[in-house]
Amino acid sequence: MSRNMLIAGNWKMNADAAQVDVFVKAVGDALDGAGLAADLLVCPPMVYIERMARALSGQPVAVGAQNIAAEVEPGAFTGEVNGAMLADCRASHVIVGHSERRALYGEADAIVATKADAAAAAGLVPIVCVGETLEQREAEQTEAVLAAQIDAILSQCRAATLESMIVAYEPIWAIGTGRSATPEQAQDVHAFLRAQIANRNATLAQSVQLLYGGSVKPDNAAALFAGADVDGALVGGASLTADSFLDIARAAV
Ligand SMILES: O=C[C@H](O)COP(=O)(O)O
Repeated sequence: MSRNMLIAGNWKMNADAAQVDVFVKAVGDALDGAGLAADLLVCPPMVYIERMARALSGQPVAVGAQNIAAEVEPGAFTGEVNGAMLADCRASHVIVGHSERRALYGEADAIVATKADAAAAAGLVPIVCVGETLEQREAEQTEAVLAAQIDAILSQCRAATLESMIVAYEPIWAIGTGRSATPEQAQDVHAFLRAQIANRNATLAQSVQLLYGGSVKPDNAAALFAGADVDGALVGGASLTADSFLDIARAAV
């Protein structure tokens, strides 16, 4: 089965309104409404989602969120934003289970699965992140760690969530370090993840998009994308400027 490539930017807690405006102007000038071979998505800080989505209207670039409330229904959840609210702001995707949220905000597998379900219930595509630490890789625990993370999603999420989800493999040691996984390491892990998914659902394993994230740059993107099971990238730092984001996207053919 052929799968579309997706280049997704995760801006994390970076940029301001002026930088959003500069980015969308540059993207609009470069694309002029014409799509690339790869699908494009940018996830700015939550407060800029609607600004970015409105400004990119007519451009082949989707806008997503970096987090979502676990709760679906409105209520007394101070500081939280649910999926319906994100959809109201024109978000189409949401990142869940990023290693920064797992490590800094205590989001364990169960809450990641709940958030993925909450996203899908609101019509948003969940991008579920998994990844191992350097210590785990050096201890040859990579596959065990990833199996536990993806199995938690496969066993806990609703079928409709699984059918809509995207999975991002982000080795924690490669995030923001300038040390990307090698193309061989990325392909090996993606093939492993696809096999894990196939153990439960062979059809889903063929259709699910598997993104790689961790120090993806214009100069290493093409080699990473050559992996048969690498369906695009979740890009942090290099997604903050239109030039580098689009250069990475052009490497996906
Ligand atoms: O979500 C994106 C990742 O954490 C990768 O970030 P990075 O490209 O800055 O290494």
